[in-house]
Amino acid sequence: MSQKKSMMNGTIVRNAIKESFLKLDPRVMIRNPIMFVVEIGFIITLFLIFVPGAFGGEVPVWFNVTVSLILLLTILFANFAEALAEGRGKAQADSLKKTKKEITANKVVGNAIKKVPSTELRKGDIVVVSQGELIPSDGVVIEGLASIDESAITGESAPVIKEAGGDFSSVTGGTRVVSDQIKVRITSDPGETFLDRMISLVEGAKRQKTPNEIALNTVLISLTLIFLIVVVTLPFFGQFLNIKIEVPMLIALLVCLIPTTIGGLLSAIGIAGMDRVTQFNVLAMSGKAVEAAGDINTIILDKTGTITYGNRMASEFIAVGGEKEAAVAEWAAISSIKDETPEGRSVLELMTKRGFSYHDKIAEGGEFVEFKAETRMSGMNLIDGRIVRKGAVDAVKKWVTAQGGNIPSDLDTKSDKVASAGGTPLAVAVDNKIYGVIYLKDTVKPGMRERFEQMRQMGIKTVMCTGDNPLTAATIALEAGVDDYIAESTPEDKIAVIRKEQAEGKLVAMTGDGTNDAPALAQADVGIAMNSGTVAAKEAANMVDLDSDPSKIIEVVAIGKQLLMTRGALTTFSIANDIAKYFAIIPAMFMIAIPEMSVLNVMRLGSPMSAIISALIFNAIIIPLLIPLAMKGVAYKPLSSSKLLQRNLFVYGLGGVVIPFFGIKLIDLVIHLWV
Ligand SMILES: Nc1ncnc2c1ncn2[C@@H]1O[C@H](COP(=O)(O)OP(=O)(O)OP(=O)(O)O)[C@@H](O)[C@H]1O
Ligand SMILES: [K+]
Ligand SMILES: [Mg+2]
Repeated sequence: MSQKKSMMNGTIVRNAIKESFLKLDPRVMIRNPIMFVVEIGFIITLFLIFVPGAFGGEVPVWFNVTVSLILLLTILFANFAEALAEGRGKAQADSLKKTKKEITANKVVGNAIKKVPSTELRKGDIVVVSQGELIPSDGVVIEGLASIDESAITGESAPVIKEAGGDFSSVTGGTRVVSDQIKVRITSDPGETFLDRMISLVEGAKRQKTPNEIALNTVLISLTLIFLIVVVTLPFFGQFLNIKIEVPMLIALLVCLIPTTIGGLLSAIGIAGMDRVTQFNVLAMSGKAVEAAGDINTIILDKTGTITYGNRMASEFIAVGGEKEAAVAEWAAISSIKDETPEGRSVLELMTKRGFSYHDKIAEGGEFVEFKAETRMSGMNLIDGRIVRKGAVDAVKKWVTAQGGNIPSDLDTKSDKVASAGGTPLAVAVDNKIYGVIYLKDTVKPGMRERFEQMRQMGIKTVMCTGDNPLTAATIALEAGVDDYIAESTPEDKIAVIRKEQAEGKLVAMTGDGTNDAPALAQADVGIAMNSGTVAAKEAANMVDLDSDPSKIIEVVAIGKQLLMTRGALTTFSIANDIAKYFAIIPAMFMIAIPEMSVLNVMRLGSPMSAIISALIFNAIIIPLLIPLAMKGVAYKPLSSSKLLQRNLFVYGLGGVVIPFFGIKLIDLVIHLWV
């Protein structure tokens, strides 16, 4: 998105400060029960400032003033963390809303074109968009080809080509046609467009707590309840021992013991995690999808366009069975006359480049048979009855054999040679005769091997699923370094692989862009559709990559893992903090009544009052100190989940025990000058 850089500017901070006070409203606070308990503590100490003897206590007024102020700050800090995390999304939503102004659309009504506001467009309407105009709503190109500036949505200024048919036909409302003219069939009703969904997503309007977050919250609330019961029963034990325990002391103890650090940062961690994905130009439809990405065991990738560049270009015509190269070129071209796929167009280009041609009357009136992943062939049914096909070698072989044809003896050696080089061989046939092979060249993207190595270190298995033949698949799989591959796979095979992994209790991620990927994208736990892809793919997936870079799935998994790790690390830290606070507060509370208890004052804190105030101050300021970590996420290394867990438990657990001892001691040294 275009606002990447200015995300932490003054406006966001100022708004967050304002929001921190607005969120003090108890009706808002109650959604975060831990901080709500702190708020009640604040209200009680505030009341005690004015009615000091209310509970029969003898605490000096300044102590009540100090405690209530620190409690207020504790709540404000937690609110600030959440507001800050929300702020980035809101700023982004505001700038997206500017993109979403009303556009005048050229709607096709019968034979005429009528100007209507974009808000009146419904699913199924047809509009014409010309050079310089904005596309009024989401849709599919049904006629023509245009280059489109999608920077309003993707922040990427290089225009992309959209054209009728195939996997690059979907257009997004709010983007601009920079050249040519297209006819578009609208696919969204008002309020349900991609831009609408994007705005409500970044605004957090649809943000729901994820199952993980709910589970953690339940644990934290239970802990809070337990501490509440302990603290409430303390005065009775006190009475028994003839010790009077003051109410503000109990409140201070309670607030220190309940997990306020994680309670204050939990929602910020979740929002910031989703935000990191968004900053990365990936739209996650839910926080759950981002978390699931962090737990992924298996990633299914397709070969063409994900692992390889995917601009498979015809680079050679290879004759078989004693045929001429010219004949291969001619029939290959005839089968491709109406084939709008990049492969099909490249066949015609190669034919021209090589100086071959075909009889232009031959295809007249013929019926085009488009490429399908199921048949793995495309071609023409000529008016004279001849049937021309090109396609995957095994598919064409089967087709020819079924008609009683013979397979030329040199077909396999020649097509295997192409496949062993990582290329895709397409056989060309007319009726029961195979003429030769088209060599489609493709290249593995640089750096894939390192990425897959990282995945392996994270304990993630990578499986390449391709419609291509086993030999090409094996060559590319070896070159790219994936763990496993499945060749000649149909869309059903992809779903079957996903289901099989899921049945073993694994979480599966996959990327895809075609309509034939849609069912598998829906079946996967994390499905990332390419923004360049079809509407069906985008609707089935739970994430959309605006940059249409399928290999980004690797970073999305890393961000998901980082989110889970950050939450775990800060929870560990928060709970480990309690130990130091026990040592600070418990002796202090009893020392007031029984001076002999001072042997328990291992931290040698100045006075009982300064001990309690120091612990409370530490408890409050640790929240803003950890905001940067909550927002940025803990440092991330590609390790397996269990190794990471061990490492984090050690670092944040030990840190959580040790740091507050120093922190509280330091604060006490300073404030003991007054207290
Ligand atoms: N336009 C086309 N006409 C005829 N055959 C094609 C065409 N495009 C691809 N094929 C053949 O069909 C096979 C399957 O294509 P498909 O697009 O399903 O898979 P793929 O692109 O090879 O693999 P991936 O799943 O990695 O994208 C290809 O390997 C190729 O042999
Ligand atoms: K606490
Ligand atoms: Mg493909």
